[in-house]
Amino acid sequence: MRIVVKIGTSTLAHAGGRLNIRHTEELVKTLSDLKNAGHELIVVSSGAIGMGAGKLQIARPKDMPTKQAAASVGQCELMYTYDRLFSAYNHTVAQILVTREDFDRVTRLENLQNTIYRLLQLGAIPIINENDSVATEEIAVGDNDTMGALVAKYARADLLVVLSDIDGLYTADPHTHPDAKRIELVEEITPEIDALAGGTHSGLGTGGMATKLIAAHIATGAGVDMVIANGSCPSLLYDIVEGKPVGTRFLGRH
Ligand SMILES: Nc1ncnc2c1ncn2[C@@H]1O[C@H](COP(=O)(O)OP(=O)(O)O)[C@@H](O)[C@H]1O
Ligand SMILES: N[C@@H](CCC(=O)OP(=O)(O)O)C(=O)O
Repeated sequence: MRIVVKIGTSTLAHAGGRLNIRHTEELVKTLSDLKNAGHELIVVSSGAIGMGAGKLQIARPKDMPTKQAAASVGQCELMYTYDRLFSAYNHTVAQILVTREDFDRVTRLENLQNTIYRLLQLGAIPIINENDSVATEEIAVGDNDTMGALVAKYARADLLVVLSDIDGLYTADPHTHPDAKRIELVEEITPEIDALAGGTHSGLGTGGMATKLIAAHIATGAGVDMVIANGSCPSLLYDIVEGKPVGTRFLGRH
Protein backbone atom coordinates (compact mmCIF):
# COMPACT_ATOMS: atom_id res chain seq x y z
CA MET A 1 0.00 0.00 0.00
CA ARG A 2 1.04 3.60 -0.59
CA ILE A 3 0.17 5.43 2.64
CA VAL A 4 0.24 9.16 3.40
CA VAL A 5 0.47 9.89 7.12
CA LYS A 6 -0.29 13.44 8.25
CA ILE A 7 1.12 14.29 11.67
CA GLY A 8 -0.27 17.29 13.54
CA THR A 9 1.69 19.62 15.81
CA SER A 10 -0.24 18.38 18.84
CA THR A 11 1.14 14.85 18.24
CA LEU A 12 4.76 15.95 17.77
CA ALA A 13 5.09 18.62 20.42
CA HIS A 14 4.07 19.36 23.97
CA ALA A 15 1.89 22.41 24.63
CA GLY A 16 4.95 24.68 25.00
CA GLY A 17 6.34 23.56 21.63
CA ARG A 18 9.07 21.23 22.91
CA LEU A 19 9.37 17.85 21.15
CA ASN A 20 7.08 15.12 22.48
CA ILE A 21 9.80 12.49 22.53
CA ARG A 22 7.54 9.55 23.43
CA HIS A 23 5.02 10.18 20.65
CA THR A 24 7.63 10.97 18.02
CA GLU A 25 9.88 8.01 18.82
CA GLU A 26 6.95 5.55 18.81
CA LEU A 27 5.64 7.03 15.61
CA VAL A 28 8.95 6.76 13.77
CA LYS A 29 9.36 3.17 15.03
CA THR A 30 5.91 2.17 13.72
CA LEU A 31 6.38 3.95 10.39
CA SER A 32 9.78 2.28 9.95
CA ASP A 33 8.25 -1.13 10.63
CA LEU A 34 5.42 -0.54 8.14
CA LYS A 35 8.03 0.40 5.57
CA ASN A 36 10.03 -2.72 6.37
CA ALA A 37 6.82 -4.71 5.80
CA GLY A 38 6.75 -3.39 2.23
CA HIS A 39 4.46 -0.36 2.37
CA GLU A 40 5.38 2.93 0.66
CA LEU A 41 5.22 5.89 3.03
CA ILE A 42 4.84 9.61 2.55
CA VAL A 43 4.76 11.80 5.65
CA VAL A 44 3.08 15.22 5.77
CA SER A 45 4.38 16.78 8.95
CA SER A 46 3.34 19.93 10.76
CA GLY A 47 5.32 21.27 13.69
CA ALA A 48 7.67 23.85 12.17
CA ILE A 49 6.02 26.90 13.73
CA GLY A 50 5.20 25.22 17.06
CA MET A 51 8.63 23.66 17.51
CA GLY A 52 10.37 26.84 16.32
CA ALA A 53 8.47 28.79 18.95
CA GLY A 54 9.45 26.16 21.51
CA LYS A 55 13.12 26.39 20.56
CA LEU A 56 13.11 30.21 20.54
CA GLN A 57 11.24 30.12 23.85
CA ILE A 58 8.48 32.44 22.65
CA ALA A 59 4.68 32.05 22.75
CA ARG A 60 3.09 30.61 19.60
CA PRO A 61 3.37 33.61 17.20
CA LYS A 62 0.35 35.31 15.64
CA ASP A 63 2.05 37.83 13.29
CA MET A 64 3.37 36.68 9.92
CA PRO A 65 7.09 37.66 10.26
CA THR A 66 7.45 35.88 13.61
CA LYS A 67 5.53 32.83 12.30
CA GLN A 68 7.89 32.69 9.32
CA ALA A 69 10.96 33.11 11.51
CA ALA A 70 9.73 30.42 13.92
CA ALA A 71 8.98 28.09 10.99
CA SER A 72 12.48 28.40 9.59
CA VAL A 73 13.97 27.52 12.99
CA GLY A 74 11.43 24.75 13.64
CA GLN A 75 11.70 23.13 10.19
CA CYS A 76 15.41 22.46 10.86
CA GLU A 77 14.60 20.98 14.23
CA LEU A 78 11.82 18.88 12.71
CA MET A 79 13.95 17.39 9.93
CA TYR A 80 16.92 16.90 12.26
CA THR A 81 14.60 14.93 14.55
CA TYR A 82 13.13 12.78 11.75
CA ASP A 83 16.54 12.21 10.16
CA ARG A 84 18.04 11.11 13.47
CA LEU A 85 15.15 8.84 14.48
CA PHE A 86 14.57 7.21 11.06
CA SER A 87 18.34 6.69 10.63
CA ALA A 88 18.29 4.45 13.69
CA TYR A 89 16.08 2.07 11.63
CA ASN A 90 18.18 2.53 8.47
CA HIS A 91 15.64 4.67 6.65
CA THR A 92 16.42 7.78 4.61
CA VAL A 93 14.23 10.87 4.82
CA ALA A 94 13.78 13.59 2.20
CA GLN A 95 12.44 17.09 2.84
CA ILE A 96 9.93 18.64 0.40
CA LEU A 97 8.53 22.12 1.12
CA VAL A 98 5.60 23.24 -1.02
CA THR A 99 2.95 25.96 -1.37
CA ARG A 100 -0.45 26.02 -3.11
CA GLU A 101 1.19 27.03 -6.41
CA ASP A 102 2.91 23.64 -6.55
CA PHE A 103 -0.53 22.00 -6.81
CA ASP A 104 -2.22 24.69 -8.94
CA ARG A 105 0.30 24.92 -11.78
CA VAL A 106 0.51 21.89 -14.06
CA THR A 107 4.28 21.89 -14.61
CA ARG A 108 5.03 22.44 -10.92
CA LEU A 109 2.62 19.66 -9.96
CA GLU A 110 4.31 17.31 -12.43
CA ASN A 111 7.70 18.19 -10.96
CA LEU A 112 6.40 17.52 -7.46
CA GLN A 113 4.86 14.19 -8.51
CA ASN A 114 8.07 13.15 -10.30
CA THR A 115 10.15 13.93 -7.22
CA ILE A 116 7.82 11.99 -4.92
CA TYR A 117 7.66 8.96 -7.24
CA ARG A 118 11.45 8.88 -7.68
CA LEU A 119 12.04 9.18 -3.93
CA LEU A 120 9.67 6.25 -3.35
CA GLN A 121 11.50 4.21 -6.03
CA LEU A 122 14.77 5.04 -4.28
CA GLY A 123 13.35 3.80 -0.98
CA ALA A 124 13.37 7.20 0.75
CA ILE A 125 10.57 8.64 2.90
CA PRO A 126 9.37 12.03 1.60
CA ILE A 127 8.51 14.37 4.47
CA ILE A 128 6.37 17.23 3.22
CA ASN A 129 5.40 20.52 4.87
CA GLU A 130 4.20 23.92 3.74
CA ASN A 131 7.10 26.25 2.90
CA ASP A 132 5.98 28.41 5.81
CA SER A 133 8.96 30.75 5.87
CA VAL A 134 8.05 32.15 2.42
CA ALA A 135 4.36 31.24 2.06
CA THR A 136 2.08 34.22 2.67
CA GLU A 137 -1.67 33.69 3.04
CA GLU A 138 -2.34 34.18 -0.67
CA ILE A 139 -0.05 31.38 -1.80
CA ALA A 140 -0.33 28.96 1.11
CA VAL A 141 -2.41 25.78 1.20
CA GLY A 142 -2.96 27.01 4.78
CA ASP A 143 -3.22 23.81 6.75
CA ASN A 144 -1.63 20.41 6.56
CA ASP A 145 -4.87 18.42 6.69
CA THR A 146 -5.68 19.83 3.25
CA MET A 147 -2.02 19.43 2.26
CA GLY A 148 -2.14 15.75 3.26
CA ALA A 149 -5.24 15.19 1.13
CA LEU A 150 -3.70 16.94 -1.89
CA VAL A 151 -0.55 14.86 -1.52
CA ALA A 152 -2.62 11.65 -1.19
CA LYS A 153 -4.61 12.57 -4.30
CA TYR A 154 -1.69 13.51 -6.53
CA ALA A 155 0.67 10.79 -5.28
CA ARG A 156 -2.13 8.28 -6.00
CA ALA A 157 -2.08 6.91 -2.47
CA ASP A 158 -4.27 4.04 -1.25
CA LEU A 159 -4.78 5.50 2.21
CA LEU A 160 -4.48 8.83 4.06
CA VAL A 161 -4.11 8.69 7.84
CA VAL A 162 -4.54 11.97 9.71
CA LEU A 163 -3.04 11.71 13.19
CA SER A 164 -4.46 14.19 15.68
CA ASP A 165 -4.86 14.76 19.43
CA ILE A 166 -8.29 13.14 19.32
CA ASP A 167 -9.58 9.62 18.50
CA GLY A 168 -11.57 10.65 15.43
CA LEU A 169 -14.63 12.63 14.36
CA TYR A 170 -17.19 12.93 17.17
CA THR A 171 -20.82 14.00 17.09
CA ALA A 172 -19.54 17.29 18.62
CA ASP A 173 -16.21 18.61 19.95
CA PRO A 174 -15.59 16.40 23.03
CA HIS A 175 -13.70 19.24 24.73
CA THR A 176 -16.94 21.20 25.00
CA HIS A 177 -19.44 18.29 24.73
CA PRO A 178 -18.29 15.45 27.04
CA ASP A 179 -21.19 13.23 25.90
CA ALA A 180 -20.13 13.31 22.24
CA LYS A 181 -19.77 9.91 20.53
CA ARG A 182 -17.10 8.83 18.04
CA ILE A 183 -18.26 8.07 14.52
CA GLU A 184 -16.58 4.90 13.25
CA LEU A 185 -17.39 4.97 9.55
CA VAL A 186 -18.46 7.72 7.17
CA GLU A 187 -19.64 6.26 3.86
CA GLU A 188 -20.71 9.62 2.46
CA ILE A 189 -19.82 13.12 3.70
CA THR A 190 -23.24 14.73 3.95
CA PRO A 191 -23.87 18.36 5.04
CA GLU A 192 -24.89 16.90 8.43
CA ILE A 193 -21.42 15.36 8.81
CA ASP A 194 -19.77 18.65 7.74
CA ALA A 195 -21.79 20.50 10.38
CA LEU A 196 -20.28 18.38 13.21
CA ALA A 197 -16.78 19.75 12.76
CA GLY A 198 -15.61 22.59 14.96
CA GLY A 199 -12.32 24.46 15.29
CA THR A 200 -9.23 23.77 17.39
CA HIS A 201 -8.76 24.14 21.14
CA SER A 202 -5.19 22.93 21.46
CA GLY A 203 -3.35 26.24 21.10
CA LEU A 204 -0.89 24.46 18.80
CA GLY A 205 -3.19 22.98 16.13
CA THR A 206 -4.36 25.02 13.17
CA GLY A 207 -7.68 23.93 11.77
CA GLY A 208 -9.45 21.61 14.19
CA MET A 209 -11.94 19.14 12.67
CA ALA A 210 -13.09 21.64 10.04
CA THR A 211 -9.90 21.30 7.98
CA LYS A 212 -9.97 17.52 8.45
CA LEU A 213 -13.41 17.43 6.85
CA ILE A 214 -12.14 19.55 3.93
CA ALA A 215 -9.33 17.01 3.60
CA ALA A 216 -11.83 14.13 3.73
CA HIS A 217 -13.77 15.65 0.81
CA ILE A 218 -10.58 15.92 -1.30
CA ALA A 219 -9.24 12.47 -0.42
CA THR A 220 -12.48 10.51 -0.77
CA GLY A 221 -13.31 12.42 -3.97
CA ALA A 222 -10.02 11.11 -5.37
CA GLY A 223 -10.94 7.55 -4.32
CA VAL A 224 -8.60 7.52 -1.30
CA ASP A 225 -9.82 6.22 2.10
CA MET A 226 -9.02 8.62 4.95
CA VAL A 227 -8.74 7.70 8.63
CA ILE A 228 -8.56 10.18 11.52
CA ALA A 229 -6.88 8.59 14.54
CA ASN A 230 -5.11 9.53 17.75
CA GLY A 231 -1.39 10.27 17.24
CA SER A 232 -0.63 9.51 20.89
CA CYS A 233 -0.95 5.80 20.07
CA PRO A 234 1.01 5.35 16.81
CA SER A 235 0.84 1.55 16.93
CA LEU A 236 -2.84 1.96 15.91
CA LEU A 237 -1.38 2.43 12.43
CA TYR A 238 -0.95 -1.36 12.14
CA ASP A 239 -4.70 -1.89 12.66
CA ILE A 240 -5.62 0.99 10.36
CA VAL A 241 -3.55 -0.46 7.53
CA GLU A 242 -5.31 -3.81 8.06
CA GLY A 243 -8.68 -2.05 7.73
CA LYS A 244 -9.68 -2.61 11.37
CA PRO A 245 -12.15 -0.13 12.89
CA VAL A 246 -9.89 2.49 14.48
CA GLY A 247 -10.73 6.20 14.71
CA THR A 248 -13.02 7.46 11.96
CA ARG A 249 -12.74 6.02 8.45
CA PHE A 250 -14.08 7.96 5.47
CA LEU A 251 -14.59 5.66 2.50
CA GLY A 252 -13.03 6.75 -0.79
CA ARG A 253 -15.52 7.12 -3.67
CA HIS A 254 -14.95 4.74 -6.56
N1 LIG B 1 -16.72 17.05 15.94
C1 LIG B 1 -15.47 17.02 16.43
N2 LIG B 1 -14.89 15.82 16.73
C2 LIG B 1 -13.62 15.75 17.21
N3 LIG B 1 -12.84 16.85 17.44
C3 LIG B 1 -13.34 18.08 17.17
C4 LIG B 1 -14.68 18.21 16.65
N4 LIG B 1 -14.89 19.53 16.43
C5 LIG B 1 -13.77 20.20 16.80
N5 LIG B 1 -12.81 19.33 17.25
C6 LIG B 1 -11.47 19.73 17.74
O1 LIG B 1 -10.47 19.42 16.78
C7 LIG B 1 -9.26 19.20 17.50
C8 LIG B 1 -8.19 18.51 16.61
O2 LIG B 1 -7.66 19.39 15.64
P1 LIG B 1 -6.30 20.30 15.86
O3 LIG B 1 -6.37 20.99 17.20
O4 LIG B 1 -6.16 21.17 14.64
O5 LIG B 1 -5.14 19.23 15.98
P2 LIG B 1 -3.98 18.75 14.98
O6 LIG B 1 -2.76 19.53 15.36
O7 LIG B 1 -3.84 17.31 15.33
O8 LIG B 1 -4.42 19.00 13.57
C9 LIG B 1 -9.74 18.38 18.68
O9 LIG B 1 -8.84 18.39 19.76
C10 LIG B 1 -11.08 19.03 19.03
O10 LIG B 1 -10.95 20.02 20.03
N1 LIG C 1 2.91 24.17 8.34
C1 LIG C 1 2.62 24.44 9.74
C2 LIG C 1 1.48 23.61 10.28
C3 LIG C 1 0.13 23.83 9.72
C4 LIG C 1 -0.92 22.92 10.34
O1 LIG C 1 -1.88 22.52 9.67
O2 LIG C 1 -0.73 22.52 11.66
P1 LIG C 1 -1.52 21.33 12.43
O3 LIG C 1 -2.96 21.77 12.67
O4 LIG C 1 -0.77 21.11 13.66
O5 LIG C 1 -1.48 20.15 11.52
C5 LIG C 1 3.85 24.09 10.60
O6 LIG C 1 4.68 23.25 10.22
O7 LIG C 1 3.95 24.66 11.70
